[in-house]
Amino acid sequence: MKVLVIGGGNMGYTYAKGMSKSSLIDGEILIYDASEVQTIKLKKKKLFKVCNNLQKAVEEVDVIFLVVKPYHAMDLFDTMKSSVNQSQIVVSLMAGVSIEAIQSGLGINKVVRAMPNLPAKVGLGMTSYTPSEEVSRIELLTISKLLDTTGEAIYVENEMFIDKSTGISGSGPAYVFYFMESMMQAALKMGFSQNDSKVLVTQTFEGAVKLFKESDLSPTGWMNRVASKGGTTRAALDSMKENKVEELIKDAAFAAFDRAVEMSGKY
Ligand SMILES: NC(=O)C1=CN([C@@H]2O[C@H](COP(=O)(O)OP(=O)(O)OC[C@H]3O[C@@H](n4cnc5c(N)ncnc54)[C@H](O)[C@@H]3O)[C@@H](O)[C@H]2O)C=CC1
Ligand SMILES: O=C(O)[C@@H]1CCC=N1
Repeated sequence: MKVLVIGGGNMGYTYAKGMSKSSLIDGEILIYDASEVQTIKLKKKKLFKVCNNLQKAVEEVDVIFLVVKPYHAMDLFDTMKSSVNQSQIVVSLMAGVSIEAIQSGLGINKVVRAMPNLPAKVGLGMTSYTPSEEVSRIELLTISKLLDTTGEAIYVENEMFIDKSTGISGSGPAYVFYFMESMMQAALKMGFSQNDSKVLVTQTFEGAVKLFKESDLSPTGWMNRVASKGGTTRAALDSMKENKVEELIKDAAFAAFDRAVEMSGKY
C-alpha cells in the first residue's frame, strides 16, 4: 500500500515516521509540504520520499493523510481535487473539518476522520477515528493498523465523538502540561532549582500514571491511598475542592469540544 502524507509539520511528520515502520507500507512514505523551509527539513531527515509535485504524488497512492491546519484545508482541496480518485481513502487528522466537508471539497467518498495527539511523537499517541459509510471493514482495519503505529487507536461511533475526543485526548496533553507547569512554579517558589523542580514534577506524573495503569483502582481510590486523615494531601485536595478545580477542568475540556463543533460548522 502506498501512503502520502500532506502537511509535514508536527503531526504529519510524527504520523509519517510512525507509519513508516509498518509492514503494510509498500516502499517509502511519500510526504508533501507547501513550505519550502519545511520541505528542506524533511529532506534532511532522509526518512521519506519528499515530493515537490502534489498532484503527481496524489495520483501515485492508495491512502492520503491530510495533516494541514484546518484553515488551509479548503485551498488544499482545490489544489488536489482534479488528482484524487474514488478508490483512494483520505484520512484526515485535522480538528474540526467534517467528513462531509472533505467529501464535497475533494469530490470523493472514502474518508476516515481521526483525532490524534502529540505524544505520538514518542509512540504514546492516542488517536480516535471514525469512517464515512463508504469505507469497507477491511479498509478500516488497515487504517486502524496504520494509526496504531503511533500508540493507541480507538474506533468511535460518529464524528461527534471525534469532536469530544478533541476535548479530552487531542487537546488533553496541553492540560497536563498546564498542571505540570503550575506544580513546577510552586516548586520554584518553594526554593527548588529549575532542574529539581522538573525532576520532582516529571517523576510524580510518570509514577502516578504507571500506578493508575497497572491497577483497577479509580483515581479517587488512589487519591485516598495518598491522603492520610488530617494530613498534607487532604489539605491540598480540600483546597482544590474549595476552589472548584474539578469543575474548571471539566469546563476547559468542554470548551475545546465546543470549539471543535463550532469549527466543523465553519470549514
Ligand atoms: N499539534 C497537535 O497537538 C494536534 C494537531 N492536530 C491537527 O493536526 C493538524 C496539523 O497540525 P500541526 O502538525 O500541529 O501543524 P503544523 O503547523 O506543525 O503543520 C502543518 C504543516 O502543513 C503545511 N501546509 C500548510 N498548507 C499546506 C498545503 N496546502 N499543502 C501541504 N502542506 C501545507 C505547513 O507548511 C506545515 O508544515 C491540524 O489540522 C490540527 O488540527 C490534531 C490533534 C493534535
Ligand atoms: O488546538 C487545536 O486546534 C489542535 C486540535 C487538538 C490539539 N491541537
